[in-house]
Amino acid sequence: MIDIIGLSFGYKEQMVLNDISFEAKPGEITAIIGANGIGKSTLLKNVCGLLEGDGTIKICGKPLREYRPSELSSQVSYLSQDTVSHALLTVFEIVLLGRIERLSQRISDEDIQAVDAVLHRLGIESFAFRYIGELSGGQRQLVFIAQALIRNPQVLVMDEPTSNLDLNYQFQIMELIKKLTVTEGLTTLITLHQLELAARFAEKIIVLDGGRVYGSGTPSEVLTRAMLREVYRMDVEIVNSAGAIHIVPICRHVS
Ligand SMILES: Nc1ncnc2c1ncn2[C@@H]1O[C@H](COP(=O)(O)OP(=O)(O)OP(=O)(O)O)[C@@H](O)[C@H]1O
Repeated sequence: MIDIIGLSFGYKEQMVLNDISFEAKPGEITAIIGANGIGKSTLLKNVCGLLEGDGTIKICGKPLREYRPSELSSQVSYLSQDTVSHALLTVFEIVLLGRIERLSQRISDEDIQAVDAVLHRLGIESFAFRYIGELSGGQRQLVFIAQALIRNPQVLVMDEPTSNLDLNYQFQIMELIKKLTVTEGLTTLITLHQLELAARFAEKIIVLDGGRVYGSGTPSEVLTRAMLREVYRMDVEIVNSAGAIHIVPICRHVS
C-alpha cells in the first residue's frame, strides 16, 4: 500500500508537485499519466525516497522517513526511466545486483537460480553473458525490469517500463507486471505514456496536470474527451470495443 498525503516538491525555485494526495492499493496497478515534464518521474522518485518533499508518504502503513535505507530497498523496487548503462557488466551480473544488498554479500546457489528464473521469465536468457552496453535500448530495458523483479518487493515503482519496447513486448511486460501484481499482492505504481496500455492494465489512473492531481479513478472514468482536450491538448474520439478503450486522435486542440 502507498499513501501519499499532501506531497509538494520543487527543484530550487521551480515548484513541480503541489499538494498531491492519492493511494495505491496492493494487488492493483496504479498508473500515473500526464504530459511530458509535468512531474511524473519526480513523483515516483519521492515515493522511492530518492527525493524528499513536504507532506507524508507511507509505504505499507509506515512513513517513508522512518524506513532505514536497506529496509526501504527490500520493500520497494524502482525501475528508473534512465536505463542507459555502459558498465562492463554482463546481463547476468546486472540482474544479480538486484538481489544483493551489500557488495561483500556471498552469492548463493539460490541467487543464481533466481537470476536464471527471471531471465527465463522475460525470455532474455540468451543475453545472460552479453555485456549490457552491447544491447539495444529495448533489450537493456528488459534487463533492468528483470533487476527490479528479482528483489521480490512489496511495492513495484516503474517509470515508463514499456517506453522502448515493441508492441509485442509492451503487452508481454504489462501482462507479466499485472500477473505479479495480482498473484503476489504487489502495490504497483507506474508511469505510462501509452494511454491504451494504462486503460487495459491499470485498475486506477491518476492524471497529473499543473502540479496537481487533475483526476483519478478507473480508466473509463478518467480517460474522457474533456481530459484529453485539457491535459494533452488533443481532440480525440474514445471508442470502447471488445472491452478495450481506444483513443483515436482527431487533431491538436489549439487555444
Ligand atoms: N534534477 C532536476 N533538476 C531541476 N529540474 C528538474 C530535475 N528533474 C526534473 N526537473 C524538472 O521538473 C519537471 C518535471 O520533470 P519530470 O521528469 O518529473 O517530468 P515527467 O512528467 O516525468 O516528464 P516525461 O513525461 O517527459 O518523462 C520538468 O520541468 C523538469 O525539467
